[in-house]
Amino acid sequence: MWLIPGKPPRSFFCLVALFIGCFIPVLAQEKIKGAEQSRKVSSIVKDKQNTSVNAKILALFELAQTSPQALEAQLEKLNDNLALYNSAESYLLLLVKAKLLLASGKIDSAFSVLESAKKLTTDLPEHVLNQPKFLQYHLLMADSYAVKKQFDLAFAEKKEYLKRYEAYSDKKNADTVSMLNKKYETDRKLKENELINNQNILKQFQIRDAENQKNAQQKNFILLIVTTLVFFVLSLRQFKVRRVLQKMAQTDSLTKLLNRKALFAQGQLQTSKAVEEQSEFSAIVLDIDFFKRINDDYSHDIADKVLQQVAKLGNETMRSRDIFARIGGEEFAAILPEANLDEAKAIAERLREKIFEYNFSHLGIECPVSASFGVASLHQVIPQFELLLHAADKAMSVAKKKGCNQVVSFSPHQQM
Ligand SMILES: Nc1nc2c(ncn2[C@@H]2O[C@H](COP(=O)(O)OP(=O)(O)OP(=O)(O)O)[C@@H](O)[C@H]2O)c(=O)[nH]1
Repeated sequence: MWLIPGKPPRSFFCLVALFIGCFIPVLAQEKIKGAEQSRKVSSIVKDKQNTSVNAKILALFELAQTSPQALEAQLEKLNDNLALYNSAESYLLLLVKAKLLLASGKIDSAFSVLESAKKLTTDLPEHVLNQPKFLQYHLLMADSYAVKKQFDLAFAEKKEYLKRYEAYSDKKNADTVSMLNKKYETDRKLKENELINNQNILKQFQIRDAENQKNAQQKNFILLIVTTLVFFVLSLRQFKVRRVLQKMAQTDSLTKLLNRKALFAQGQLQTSKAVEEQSEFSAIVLDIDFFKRINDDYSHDIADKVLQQVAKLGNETMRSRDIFARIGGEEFAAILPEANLDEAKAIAERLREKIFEYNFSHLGIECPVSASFGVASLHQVIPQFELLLHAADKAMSVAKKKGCNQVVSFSPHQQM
C-alpha cells in the first residue's frame, strides 16, 4: 500500500488516470446540460411576459364549438405543464378546459379552473384581456353562475363581458381609423411626391424643349445668315459675270474698242439727245488704206497690230465725251457729241495726221500707213444715227476715190 510513507506504487497513477479519463467528460457533459436547462428556463420566463398566442391553442377554441371529443384528445396531447406556455396561452388553455368541464356538467371543477385563469390576469395587459377569446372568461363565468342559479352574478359577468367587448370594439375601431388615417396620409404623401417628381420631370422636359428651340433658332439664324451670304456672293458673282459678258458683247476683242453694235446703241442715244437738246452732233468713219496689202506683205499678225495701234491713236485723239469704235475689218467710226462739222473735221484731220506720221517700223513696216476719213453732221441728214453714219461712210468713200489719206466732209450732193 502507498499509505506507507515513500514513493506511491505505479498502479495508483493508473487508477488516477482512469478516473480522469472516465469522469471528466461525464462531468463536462453534465455542466453543458445544466447550462442548457438554465437557458431553457430563462427563455420560459421570458415567454411568460410574451402575450403572443400559439396558433394551436387558438385552434382549440374552434374545436370546442365543433367537436368536444376531439378537443379533449388535443388537450391530453398538449403538455399539462403550464410553465411551458406564456401567461396568455395558459389563460386560454384554462378557458378551453373550463368550457369542456362546463359542457360535461362539472361546474365546480370549471369554477376552480376559471379561478386559476383569473390569477393569471395580473400578468396580462388590459388590451389582451379585452380580446374576444380572452373575454370568453366572463361568458364562461356567467354560464357557470347561471347553472348555479346565481343570476345576479351571471348578469354581472355578462355585463362585464359586454363592457369589455365594447371597449375592445372601440379600441379596434379607433386603431382601424388611425391605421386608415396613417395609410391615407402615407398614400397622400406618396402621391404628392409622385406629383412633385412628375412636375420636376415636366419642368426638365420644358427646359430641354426650350433649349432645343433656342438651339434650333440659333441654327436657323446662322443658316439664314449663311444662305444670305451665299446668295449675296453668288448674286455679286453673277452680276460681275453678266457685266463681263455684257462688256464682251459690246467690245471688239482685238482692239478693246466698242464694236459696231455698241456704237449703234450709243449713237442712237446721242442722236436722240442731240435732237432733243438741238445740239450739234457729228460722226466720223475711217478706213485704213490698202490694208489688204499690209496683210499680204507683212502677215495677218502684223496687220492686227496695225489695227490695235490705229485704235490706240484714235482713242488718244478723241475728246472725253467722244466714242471711238471698230465697226468692221479695217474700218473705224467715231461719234462726237456737241461737235459741228468743222470741229469733227478738225478731229478727223488730227487723227489722220497721227496715223500717217506714226512710225510702224518696229513692226517691220517701213512705209507710212494712212487712212481715209469721211465726216458728217446730224443737221445734214434726217436725224437718224444710221443715216448719219451712212453719210460719213459715203464721204469716206469719196476720200478713197480722191486718192486716200484725206478727210472729206459729207455734202448733200454726194450720193446717199
Ligand atoms: N489682219 C487682219 N486683217 C483683216 C481683218 N479684217 C479684215 N482684214 C483684211 O482687210 C482687208 C481689206 O481689204 P479691202 O476690203 O480690199 O480693202 P483695202 O485693201 O484696205 O483697200 P481700200 O479699202 O480700197 O484701201 C482684207 O484683206 C481682209 O482680209 C482683221 O481683223 N485682221
